[in-house]
Amino acid sequence: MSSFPVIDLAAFEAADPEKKRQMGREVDLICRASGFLAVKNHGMPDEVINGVWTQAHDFFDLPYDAKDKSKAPFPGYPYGYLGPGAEALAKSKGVDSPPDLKESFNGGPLTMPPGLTDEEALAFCYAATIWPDDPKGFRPAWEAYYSSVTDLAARIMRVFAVALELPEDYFQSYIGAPISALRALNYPELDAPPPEGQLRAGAHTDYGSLTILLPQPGSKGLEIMTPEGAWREVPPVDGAFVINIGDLMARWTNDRWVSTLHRVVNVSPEEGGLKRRQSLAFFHQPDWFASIETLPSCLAEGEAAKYEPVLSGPYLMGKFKKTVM
Ligand SMILES: O=C(O)CCC(=O)C(=O)O
Ligand SMILES: [Fe+2]
Repeated sequence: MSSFPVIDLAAFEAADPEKKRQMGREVDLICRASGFLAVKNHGMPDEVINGVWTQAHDFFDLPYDAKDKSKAPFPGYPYGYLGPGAEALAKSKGVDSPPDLKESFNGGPLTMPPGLTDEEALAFCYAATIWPDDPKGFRPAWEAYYSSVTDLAARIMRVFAVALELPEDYFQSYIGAPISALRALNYPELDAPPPEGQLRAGAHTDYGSLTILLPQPGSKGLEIMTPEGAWREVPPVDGAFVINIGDLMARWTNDRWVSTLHRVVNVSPEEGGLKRRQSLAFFHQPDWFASIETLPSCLAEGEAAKYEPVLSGPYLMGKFKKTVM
């Protein structure tokens, strides 16, 4: 990977089947190598993106006692405001580490499947989002973004299906009621470089099918681990989202695709590393009861699957609980 790969979603959607397969092959190579790429011409309206971006910025500007009104009620509660000190992502990899230098606001699905009674699902991914009263336009802007980015994720899953030599709508039956989470992240300004070993986000892999990330334009700090074991910068690409696949997708593809280790560091003060940095991360996750079994196109004839089937929801819950401080 000499330069960061970018795919053009509008071009894919307008392409004929042969051109789609060709673009799919490119995406397959990227997902085998790093699973990180940028998506341009994604079709998400600027107003929707700017709306939630500004609301989140204004929310993080509030004093801590105001933000704490929408605080998660107990450690491990998935939604609402998580202040500094609440999470260490490196713990998901079994690495003991100080808390990440960040705060976040988190929200879950906008609707619940009718008749859902599973207690774990109700207590975890369908738990209520604790909305802030301030700023006033926060909730509508959040919901507009959540629903638009959910649609974008479904469109990217179509590209993935083609890349995996499956029918383009293959994943549709798995993502009719996705249990995705949206997270606005704020990495506060620092007066001095942090102590050795404390990061903005510790080294981790994402858990689900697909992450759609909007890093602050022009900001630095996001890094991925290369196959050679070196950290490499992910540049923000103007007007594009950074996407990456998560552990569930690696498992689904029998490790044909990789869920790459990444982190957010404070770059040097000269490069703006002590400045506040904001991002939006959407963690797309198939329906709670979707059974994730090795994809038929990811097994050669006679080859055995490496993993047992898992249910999407309980799998995600197990991963999430490990990172709570
Ligand atoms: O803020 C970022 O740029 C990335 C954050 C991230 O990787 C995560 O929260 O999973
Ligand atoms: Fe991540």
